[in-house]
Amino acid sequence: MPKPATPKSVPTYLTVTRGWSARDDSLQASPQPQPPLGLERSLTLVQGQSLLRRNLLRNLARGSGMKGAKGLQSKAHPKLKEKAKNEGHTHPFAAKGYMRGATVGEMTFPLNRGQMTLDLAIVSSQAAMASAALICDTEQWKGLQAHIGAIQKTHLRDLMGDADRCNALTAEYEGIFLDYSRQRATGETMGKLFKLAEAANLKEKIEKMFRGDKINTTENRSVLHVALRAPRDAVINSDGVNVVPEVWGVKDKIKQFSETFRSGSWVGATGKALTNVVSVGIGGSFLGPLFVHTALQTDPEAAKYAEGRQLRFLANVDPVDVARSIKDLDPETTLVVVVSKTFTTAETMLNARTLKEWIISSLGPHAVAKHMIAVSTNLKLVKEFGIDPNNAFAFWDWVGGRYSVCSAVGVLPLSLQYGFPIVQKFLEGASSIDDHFRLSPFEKNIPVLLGLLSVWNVSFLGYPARAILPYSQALEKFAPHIQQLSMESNGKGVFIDGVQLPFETGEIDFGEPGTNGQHSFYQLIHQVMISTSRMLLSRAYFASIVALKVCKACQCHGNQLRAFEAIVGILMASDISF
Ligand SMILES: O=P(O)(O)OC[C@H]1O[C@H](O)[C@H](O)[C@@H](O)[C@@H]1O
Repeated sequence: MPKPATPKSVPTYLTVTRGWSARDDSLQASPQPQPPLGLERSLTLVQGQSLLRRNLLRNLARGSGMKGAKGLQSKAHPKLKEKAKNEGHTHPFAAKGYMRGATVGEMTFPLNRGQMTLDLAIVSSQAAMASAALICDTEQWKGLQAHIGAIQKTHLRDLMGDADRCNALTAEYEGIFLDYSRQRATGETMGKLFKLAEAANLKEKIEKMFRGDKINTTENRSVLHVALRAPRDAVINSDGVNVVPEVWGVKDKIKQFSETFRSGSWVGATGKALTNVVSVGIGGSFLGPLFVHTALQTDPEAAKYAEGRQLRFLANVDPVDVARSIKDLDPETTLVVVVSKTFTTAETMLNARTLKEWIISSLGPHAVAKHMIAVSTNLKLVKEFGIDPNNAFAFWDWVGGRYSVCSAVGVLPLSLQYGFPIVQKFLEGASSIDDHFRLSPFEKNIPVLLGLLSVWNVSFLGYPARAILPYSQALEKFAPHIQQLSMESNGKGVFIDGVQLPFETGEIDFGEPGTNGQHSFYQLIHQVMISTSRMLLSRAYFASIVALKVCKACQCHGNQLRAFEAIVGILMASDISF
């Protein structure tokens, strides 16, 4: 589990959002929220109530008919008080994590006649002021909000009846075809989403990532998984140093090691060549490599290179998983790869110790050097564990765990199984998508389009879930991989500075190969759709389906896709978006 974000901001600016307005020395109820009184600049709260009072009074004194400081009362809401108390603050307004716009208290002022009571709301926070404003405050966001009604009124059948629209809502890159015509979106929606991307400076942010800027501000790190698959002559800097030669240094080492291993020159403690690999890791040190391995297993070329070999994964500490991972394997012919970015993850270290014991009890302590190798950014701990540092393969803290499949995390075990050249093809494919993502206009940029549609579905239409339904069995482990990748990345409740976000940021990803899903949870999608109101359905159950249309030409997938299209037809009748 990622560590919870620590809210570091305290509300430092309050404004008056609504209340009573004083006119002609008499008090009138104001039906509408009143415009802020311009207090933000001087209401530099929250160090103490006296400061709050002083500043407030100075500003309100401007012709509002106030009697003066006497009698001013400010009152925090009880919930806020309780929260602040639990957090150990003496001042209620120092409670953390309050949403912008949230009412946190009220102030009462004596006027010449009567009094004026005003609601106080947080309009900003220290950290938010220092960084960017929230995207939901932009005109572009509001434009999309205003557009929801029109889309909800339009039946998906009508959207699908518009041939021009359907043709327009597609994109293609190197054989990957994205058809998003079944989304509840029109050209107008997409136009608004592109404007939102502009408002979010998406283009600039993508550039910053590729440039090696430290966009991971919480850890002050670059985010450079793209460097892992960049061509040898690329230049990508982190801290002013080109990281590409270092990346290729590790890849060359993997290539050499895997050739020695696969040729039988690397022998175990009893002199036998090793043919079995157990990769021990969890989270990003497991799911990506498992996904790619499952996909390559039945690829004819890759399968040929894997003949007579086994690659298994061990993630769970459940003894059943341990037993399965080594069932029918002989330690004599087995290599254990311990994969952990930190080399401290409890589950991985426990499993690594268990398999170390398995090797030692059968072959003796000296066997560890020949039967255990490691992938980590923490080579010190690798050594302390007892693995020869020469047999450790490095990666870097600028690779997020969930993006690490293209580092030694994936490249090493996959190269041991399939040979480095096969894995290099996978890396080239990933690099090609990087170019597409960096250089294509957003209108034709598949990752950007999928991201924007996700924002539209989750943050605007309120669909909480996304089904991932590959119709190719080879992509069986795609959904679990994306579950981590997407939900660990986007499942955030707070802004980068710890301020709570007033909108949903990520969907629940789930999925299975589509054909199997049809005989399982599609049932709910279909039945619930018929028996419940559209609103309940759209809110609670279903967001969108990503169908990976691979192997289009082959007969069996053709049949599967026809079945999928039929289901789409049924669902469309009830106005579900895909
Ligand atoms: O590779 P490790 O350091 O062992 O970490 C394994 C996993 O640990 C945590 O769950 C993180 O949230 C994941 O992102 C990471 O992939």
